[in-house]
Amino acid sequence: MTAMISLRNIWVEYGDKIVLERVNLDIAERSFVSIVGPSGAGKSTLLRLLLGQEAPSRGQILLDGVPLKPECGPDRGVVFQRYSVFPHLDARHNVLFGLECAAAPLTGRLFGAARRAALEEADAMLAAVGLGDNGHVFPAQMSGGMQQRLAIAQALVKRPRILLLDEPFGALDPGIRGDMHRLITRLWREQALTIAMVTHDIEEAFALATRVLTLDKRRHDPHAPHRFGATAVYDLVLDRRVKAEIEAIRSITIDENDNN
Ligand SMILES: Nc1ncnc2c1ncn2[C@@H]1O[C@H](COP(=O)(O)OP(=O)(O)OP(=O)(O)O)[C@@H](O)[C@H]1O
Repeated sequence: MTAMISLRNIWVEYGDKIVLERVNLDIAERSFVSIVGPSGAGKSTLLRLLLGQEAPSRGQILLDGVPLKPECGPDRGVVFQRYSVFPHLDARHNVLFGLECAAAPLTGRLFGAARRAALEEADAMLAAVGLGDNGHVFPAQMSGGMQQRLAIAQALVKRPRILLLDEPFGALDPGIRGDMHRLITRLWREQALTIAMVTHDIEEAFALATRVLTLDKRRHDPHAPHRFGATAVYDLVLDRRVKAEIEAIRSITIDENDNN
């Protein structure tokens, strides 16, 4: 496997509190990695490292073999569980804003033909996430699922190679989650994305990903819980055969439950 992203002996410490220790990880291009683990294990911290929002205390992160810049570049997009979109902008201008900031970082505005081209791109992105008819709708007038579609459009319009998802579907109803799973799977394939997604939903982690990574502490000191950090304790690659086996076990379990 040629790694797109490599984490080499990553540590994250805040004062004497160790959050992550000895994290070594290679992530292949176009993979879909789910990150699971107990609350406080450092899952969001790991995403912030990949985003460039935070630097490790020790170790090195490489992107295409080159040290990752300590800032969020256009090659990385992110979607959080909530509050990713701007409430004072309609859907179209929420998506346009990302393009304007990338093209005109000082003014945040595009004019003339450049603005018209950016609006066309924004409309195409809204259509791709199923919000083609909602360009003039404001976030407050949208359901949770629609807001997350908008957040995804906002992240993807800048054509990132890497999409980071921090519990993106955690606040949604189960039915809408299913729709969002289909959407993100389609966009991952169509746009050749590499995705890292934090989730608390194990079923979601296995259903969507090509690899499931579990972060947890290997060592515990009950008298000083901050003394040891979490690391990747399980790392399961889900090829087609493993996915088929999981699906077979799930269908047996569902049948058994139906018969009881
Ligand atoms: N700036 C900071 N200063 C001190 N501690 C921090 C800081 N940021 C995060 N932490 C701590 O790092 C640990 C990991 O936090 P993180 O949010 O990454 O965990 P998580 O696995 O995503 O948790 P959850 O599943 O509850 O969202 C927590 O104990 C948190 O309090």
